[in-house]
Amino acid sequence: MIEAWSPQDVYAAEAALEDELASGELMARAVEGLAELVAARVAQLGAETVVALVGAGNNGADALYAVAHLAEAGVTCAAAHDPDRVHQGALEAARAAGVVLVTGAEALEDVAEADVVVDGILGLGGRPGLPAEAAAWVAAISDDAHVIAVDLPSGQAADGSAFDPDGVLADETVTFSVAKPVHLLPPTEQACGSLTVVDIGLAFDTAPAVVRLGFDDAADLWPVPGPDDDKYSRGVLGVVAGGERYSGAAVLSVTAAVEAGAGMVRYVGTPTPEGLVRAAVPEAVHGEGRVQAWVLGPGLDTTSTRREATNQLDVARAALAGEEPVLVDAGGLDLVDDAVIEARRDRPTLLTPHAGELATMLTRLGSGPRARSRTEVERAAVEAEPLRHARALADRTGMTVLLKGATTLVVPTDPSEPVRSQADAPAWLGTAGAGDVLAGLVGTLLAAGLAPADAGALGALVHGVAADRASGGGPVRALSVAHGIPAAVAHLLTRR
Ligand SMILES: NC(=O)C1=CN([C@@H]2O[C@H](COP(=O)(O)OP(=O)(O)OC[C@H]3O[C@@H](n4cnc5c(N)ncnc54)[C@H](O)[C@@H]3O)[C@@H](O)[C@H]2O)[C@@H](O)CC1
Ligand SMILES: Nc1ncnc2c1ncn2[C@@H]1O[C@H](COP(=O)(O)OP(=O)(O)O)[C@@H](O)[C@H]1O
Ligand SMILES: [K+]
Repeated sequence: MIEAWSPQDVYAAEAALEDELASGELMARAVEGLAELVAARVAQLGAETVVALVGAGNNGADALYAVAHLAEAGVTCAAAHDPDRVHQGALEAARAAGVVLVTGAEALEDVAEADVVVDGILGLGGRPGLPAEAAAWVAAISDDAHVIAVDLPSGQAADGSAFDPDGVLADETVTFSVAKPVHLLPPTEQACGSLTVVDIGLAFDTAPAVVRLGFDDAADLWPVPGPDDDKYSRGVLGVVAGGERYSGAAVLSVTAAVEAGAGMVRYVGTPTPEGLVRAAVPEAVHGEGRVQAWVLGPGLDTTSTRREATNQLDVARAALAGEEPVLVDAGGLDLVDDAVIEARRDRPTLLTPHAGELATMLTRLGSGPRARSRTEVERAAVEAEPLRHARALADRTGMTVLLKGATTLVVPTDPSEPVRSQADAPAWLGTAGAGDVLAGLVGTLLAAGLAPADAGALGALVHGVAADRASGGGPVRALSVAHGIPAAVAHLLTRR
């Protein structure tokens, strides 16, 4: 599991440890790890020149001390800096080690020619917007350079809340002790490249702000049946999905649920999807009955007045009024109103919108205390600040929110619980029907007894792994992802 703590918690942990250690020891540990990684990369890439971009704070000091180590080892290094705003001790160390200290036009030339750039402009203490001189350095970085960000790519918000296209876009990031939200959250994650965490010994007694499940966590969480289990104890999933317009969604959700190992799937539909499900998934049973969880909504038509459609909607509404855990997706999201919100208070509910659906829901329901803010929310606003908007919907509804995208966020109702962030899927997964597959897969985990946030995060991981294996580097259709679930789960369970 990768765990990320907020900048405030990191500063507090650093302050506590600094009291126990000799002055400068913490930074020395950070610098040692950073210098080792940069040296390894220089050797690997056969790089000839390294340039550090040096800001005014400790992040700049880290970069200066690291290039000082490299210069001592014989690598040609320069440091672009502002002589009036720089850590003096680190500057002297760099000078003594033979680092060329450059400013102004000379700095810009060196940056443009560097094979490796070490970004130490801003770290945890950065405020939005790069200083003007530093912005010019960043603009001068060659497309061919390998960019290593110290702690985080400068210009990107440490709490992951805002992406700056003119900030540093790193090939890799070396951070200290633990990850920070910037490394795991959209939209800033895309600027970090691959992440290395250097242990400097910090300890935390607070919950992390963001967590990402790894393959071992998935193996620990996945519900594996034992000899005493039967189809009922494993969990029966009710699926209310598909209509006369979007019939295939039913097949995709039910297939995914069966492939994910549901004890049984009860399907409730209208005639066309019902026929398709009968033909494609002989394991499914048809009609209502006792279930341990529901999936409501993939391909559901909430506007049709035909008898079969209104009967199907009645089942969905009854499920929303009932006790069992419910996953609400796609068309089902339109059914979530104040009465449903009230009825489901304290009952496990997982909403699974994509950015457009989340924008529509916030526009319809309003946000903030007592839905006071009733402004129109655009899809682009959700994409620019995914966590803020997903949190707003979780606060407004009292329901767990899984926001789909290249990175899938799961926001629990309790703000003190960590946000889950999973980025396991290839971009090929952005294809029609992939969300219907996710709904069936996560629904099976709810029926097996997992809490909404765990089911959402684990389901997103397995969905991504199944897509990755089915893709093999090329296009992938949603049905192949569903059929790939058993092998993906087997892979996760047996790889250790
Ligand atoms: N505190 C510690 O014990 C350790 C800190 N470390 C490093 O220290 C960094 C944090 O250091 P700092 O707290 O000095 O923070 P920064 O290095 O991010 O720098 C903050 C400084 O930049 C200025 N500044 C911030 N945003 C600006 C902007 N947009 N435009 C212009 N100036 C701006 C601030 O006024 C302040 O002077 C970490 O990211 C990490 O790299 C590591 O060495 C590990 C140990
Ligand atoms: N660029 C991407 N990279 C990885 N996964 C993606 C990307 N775009 C979308 N996805 C995933 O594909 C699925 C799409 O779901 P959704 O938008 O509901 O589509 P549909 O309604 O057609 O099934 C989600 O699980 C989402 O996380
Ligand atoms: K940085």
